[in-house]
Amino acid sequence: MSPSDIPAKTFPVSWWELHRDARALAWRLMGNGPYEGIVAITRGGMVPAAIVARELEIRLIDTICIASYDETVQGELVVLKDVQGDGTGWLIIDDLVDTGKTARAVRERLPNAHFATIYAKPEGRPLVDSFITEVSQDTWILFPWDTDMQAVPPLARR
Ligand SMILES: O=P(O)(O)OC[C@H]1O[C@H](OP(=O)(O)OP(=O)(O)O)[C@H](O)[C@@H]1O
Ligand SMILES: O=c1[nH]c(=O)c2nc[nH]c2[nH]1
Ligand SMILES: [Mg+2]
Repeated sequence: MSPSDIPAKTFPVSWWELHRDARALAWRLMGNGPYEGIVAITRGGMVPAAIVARELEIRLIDTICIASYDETVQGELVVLKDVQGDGTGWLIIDDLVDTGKTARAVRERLPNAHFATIYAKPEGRPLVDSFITEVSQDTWILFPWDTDMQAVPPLARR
């Protein structure tokens, strides 16, 4: 991803913050369980799902494999691997909900599951049952797996 592709407003998340926020999500989800298992929405949902699974002692993990963004531009949603059942007793985990397109597609497949993300933007927020932090629609969340430490110019010169 070149720097010019990234929206001006960003919300960088460190590994430590991601871990803390995923744990906070696990706390929030404690009251709703027990869950039979977790469906992680790849790829972004996999790290949060691993952390939540550890905290809630869930060992049954499935994936629904979906791609829609090419860097920061959303295209056609492609389901590369689907899941069985209607989601009863299951927890769906993704890193974030933005426009809600991904969440809508997964909810259609698993209407009875509990849908949880760490981060939510206003457009997608009504589609999630649980989340931790809301950021504005024009903010791009920078996850630790997509970023590296580097020098940046002062805000006034960007
Ligand atoms: O609410 P939406 O507008 O649908 O966007 C949210 C989805 O976009 C990202 O996934 P992406 O398709 O980029 O794939 P990735 O998880 O492999 O990065 C993110 O992980 C969510 O799954
Ligand atoms: O890394 C990401 N940050 C975001 O804000 C976002 N929205 C959709 N997909 C996203 N991926
Ligand atoms: Mg994703």
